[in-house]
Formats: sequence, C-alpha cells, structure tokens
Amino acid sequence: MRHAHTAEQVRAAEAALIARLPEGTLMGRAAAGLAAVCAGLLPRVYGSRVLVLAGSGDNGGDALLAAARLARRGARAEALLLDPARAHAAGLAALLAAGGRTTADPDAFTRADLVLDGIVGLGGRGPLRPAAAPFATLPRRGPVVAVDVPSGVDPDTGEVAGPALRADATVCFGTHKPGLLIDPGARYAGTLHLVGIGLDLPPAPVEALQRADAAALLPVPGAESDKYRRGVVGVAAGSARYPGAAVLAVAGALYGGAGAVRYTGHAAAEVVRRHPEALVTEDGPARAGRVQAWVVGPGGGADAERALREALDTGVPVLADADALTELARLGPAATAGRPAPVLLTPHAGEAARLLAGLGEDADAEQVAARRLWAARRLAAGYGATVLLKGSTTVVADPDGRARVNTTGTGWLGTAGSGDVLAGLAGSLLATGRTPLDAGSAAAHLHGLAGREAAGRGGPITALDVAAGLHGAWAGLRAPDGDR
Ligand SMILES: NC(=O)C1=CN([C@@H]2O[C@H](COP(=O)(O)OP(=O)(O)OC[C@H]3O[C@@H](n4cnc5c(N)ncnc54)[C@H](O)[C@@H]3O)[C@@H](O)[C@H]2O)[C@@H](O)CC1
Ligand SMILES: Nc1ncnc2c1ncn2[C@@H]1O[C@H](COP(=O)(O)OP(=O)(O)O)[C@@H](O)[C@H]1O
Ligand SMILES: [K+]
Repeated sequence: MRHAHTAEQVRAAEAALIARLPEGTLMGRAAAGLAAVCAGLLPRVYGSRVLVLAGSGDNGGDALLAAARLARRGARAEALLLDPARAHAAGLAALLAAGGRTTADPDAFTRADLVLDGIVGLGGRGPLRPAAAPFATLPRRGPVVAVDVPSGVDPDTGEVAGPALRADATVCFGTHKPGLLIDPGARYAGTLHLVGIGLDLPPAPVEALQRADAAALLPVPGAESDKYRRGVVGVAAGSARYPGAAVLAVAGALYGGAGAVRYTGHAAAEVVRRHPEALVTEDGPARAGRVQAWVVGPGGGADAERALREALDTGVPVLADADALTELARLGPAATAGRPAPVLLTPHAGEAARLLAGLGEDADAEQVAARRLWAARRLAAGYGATVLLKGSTTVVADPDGRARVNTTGTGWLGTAGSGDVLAGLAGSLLATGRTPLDAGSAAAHLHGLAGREAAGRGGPITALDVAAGLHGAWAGLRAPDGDR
C-alpha cells in the first residue's frame, strides 16, 4: 500500500523525532536521499551543472544540503535564492563550503543539467509567488527534481491554484503526500521516489492500492462455494432508449467475482443475446429475486427513479451510477444518509457537481475535477455513502474521510460506456461481501489495468474491450510476481 499523510501529520511526527535526535539529523537524512536520486538522474555527477531554486524554508534547506553533497562529488552547483535575506543559513553555508555559488541569473535555470525545486514544500499554500512564478514556464534542458512536493501544488489535496513547477521526479520524505497522488497535482510530480527518514506516522488518511493490495481484495471461491454463496449481483440498468448500458454493466458484473448476475430492466432481450449466462426479468428490484447487492442507473433513463427507490428499499448494498445519481441529486441526501446497508455512489465530475448542488455546494464539473479529494469527501459525508469519483485520478472516499486513490488507468478509458462496465464490476465485488471502499478501489484498479491492457501501446478502445480485458487483468493480479 502506498500511504499519504497530510502536512500536519508529518510535522507532528517530525517534532516527536526531532526531540530525540541531534540537531540537523532529519534534514541530513532527507538531503542524502535527495542527492542520491539526483545523482542517479545525471549521466555523471562530476562537472554537471546543478541549479537549486531555494525558497526561505526547510524545503530550500533540503535542496541546498543536497546540492552541497553533489558539489562535493564535483558538480557545479549554483543556488538561486528567491528571498536571499531569509535563505536557509545552514544549507547555504554547506553549499558554499562545498564550492557551490549563488547566482541571480534566471538563465541558469535553462542552462542547468538538473534543477532542484526547493522553492516550497509542506509549507506551501496557494500559487507560486511572483519571484518564483516565471520558472513554471521557462524552457529547461535537464530534469527538474521536486523536493518533497512540486512547488505550487497543494501537498494535502493536489489542488493547483496557479503557476506550479512541473517536475520530472519528486523525492518525498517520510511518506507520500496526497497531492502527489491526486490530479491535477499528480501530473506535476513525475516519477515518485520515497526517502525514509524514520518518522513514526499515524494511519494514513489517503492510500493507493498497489498490485498486491488489489490482489488481496479479490474474492477466491472456496471448495464449498456455489453460485449463490459466491454472491448474486442485481443489475437494474438500460432502458428501451439505452439498451447498450445494460449490456455493458452486465459485462462488468460478470467479471466482478459474483457467482451470478440477475438483470432487470427493459433491455432484457439485448442482455440475453449478448450474455446468455445472465438471469433476466423485467420486474424491477423489488420483485427480481434475491441478490446480495444492486447496481442501479447506467442507461436507466426514466426507469432509474423507480429502480433506485426499490433498490434502496431492499436491505442489501446499493451502487448508484449515472441516471440513478441524477435522481439522487433531486431527492437529496435524506434518501441515502442513515440507510443501514451501505451505498456506493460512482459519479463522474458532472454528476458529482449535481450531487454537490443537492448539498447546497456550488461547484461545476471543472471545479470538481480541480478539487477531487474535497468533492469526494464532501459527497461521502453529505450522502452518508462511499463515493467513487471517476476521472483522471479516481478517488474513493468513505463517509469517515478515509480515501483511496487509483493509480492504474489510461486516458483512453474516457470512452462512452466504460463507466457502465465499472459500475457492474464494482457492484459485483460488493455482492461478494467486500466493503464499498474495498469493492470500489479494487474495481477501479482492475478497470484501469484492463483499460491499459486494451489500449496496448496506445490507441482507442471501446467499453467492450475494457470488459474483455477484465479476465486478464484479474488473472494477472493473481499470478505470482514476475508472471506479468
Ligand atoms: N516536516 C518534516 O518532517 C520534514 C521536513 N523537511 C523539509 O521541510 C519542508 C517544510 O519546510 P518549512 O516548514 O520551512 O516550509 P517550506 O520550506 O515548505 O515553505 C516555507 C516558506 O515558503 C514560503 N511560501 C509559502 N507558500 C509559498 C508560495 N506559494 N510560493 C512561494 N513561497 C511560498 C513561506 O513564506 C515560507 O517562508 C518539507 O517540505 C521538507 O522539504 C525535511 O527536511 C525533513 C523532515
Ligand atoms: N483522463 C482519464 N484518465 C483515466 N481514466 C479516465 C479518464 N477519463 C475518464 N476515465 C475513466 O473512464 C470511465 C468513464 O466513465 P463515465 O464518465 O461514467 O463514462 P460513461 O458514462 O460513458 O460510461 C471512468 O472509469 C473514468 O474514471
Ligand atoms: K518543492
């Protein structure tokens, strides 16, 4: 599992450690790890031009100390101090003692073989200040390495309020920060390198499943399993107008681990033609027979209102997507908050904006995409439901604020109907008894792998390609390390 902690949590852990260690120990550890990553990015350290953009805080101190280490190995290290009067004294002294220099020439940025972004780290708030902002757009020759966080990215949320420095690599200390994992911030971070500095941290509020974590969440049938014991997932989707969404949601559900898929809706003929293994009825969730979880909404059109109402009246977990979310936004949070069985909502940014309006929050789809963690958490708390917010970084948030971010996927997944496949898949995992957080995050992980697999080295994919890739994605996750 990749763990991400807030600046406040890191600072508290740091304070506890600093009290026990000789002065400068932690920064020394951070700088040593940082210098090692930089050395690995340079063809050779000796003679390379290294530029430090140094802000006035400890982030600048880390960068200066790392540059001093590189200077001792023969690098031509220069520091551009953004606020010379408040530069980190010990860091600057170390750099000068190692033969480094200061410069005020902004062209040094373009000449450098490697730039260390030590403008601002955990202390950063808001867009880069005027002295630092121009570096966001200047041409560069070598890689930019962000110290702890790319400057201009909010460490706790990944929000980017204005100019920010795009890094090729980020070296973060002690733990990941949510802003490194969540777009738009994640797009500024490049490759992530974690340097341990010995912090004793509390449970992480934000996590990202790695391969083994996702694999551990997938159900495995036991010797005694049969189709009912494995779980039956109900899918109330599609309509005379949108039969395709039903076919796609059932396709996802068939590969989510449930033992059977029960379909109800007005696309039964299309569903059976494509998926003869589905059990179909037109009766609606209230009379469709026993299931362990309901998926309602994809392509549901006008039928979604009744399907949502009936599904919420059952005692089993409900996943609401697409038209069921539009309906829920109209009904408001009273429809889900306090329901004894769990609810999983799977909005894209536009649907999230509608749901937020139901909570009195005014944010359009673009603002949701810019504030993904906030939007997912606000919806989860407001609707008393787990929320899987789709998009370039899918975020799954529980009502208690705990969140998981997805690291698989490809932009090619932004294709009509791929969300329907995801809804079926996640609902199927719910029916096998996973919690909504586990079902949602495992589904997003598998869906992203299947999308990547389908896209191969790059090229358009269809939602059915994604569904077709799910078996391989699942089997690949289950395979012992090295099989893929
Ligand atoms: N807290 C920890 O556990 C550790 C922290 N370390 C380093 O210390 C950093 C945090 O240091 P500080 O608390 O001194 O804070 P920072 O160095 O992140 O920033 C503080 C300074 O940046 C200025 N600033 C804030 N927002 C800005 C913006 N948008 N544009 C330009 N300037 C801005 C502030 O006025 C302040 O002077 C971490 O990111 C990390 O690099 C490491 O040395 C080791 C451990
Ligand atoms: N830029 C992107 N990068 C990765 N995944 C994306 C991106 N854009 C969309 N997706 C994924 O594609 C799927 C699209 O779902 P959705 O918006 O509901 O489409 P539809 O309603 O047509 O099925 C979601 O799983 C979403 O996370
Ligand atoms: K930085």
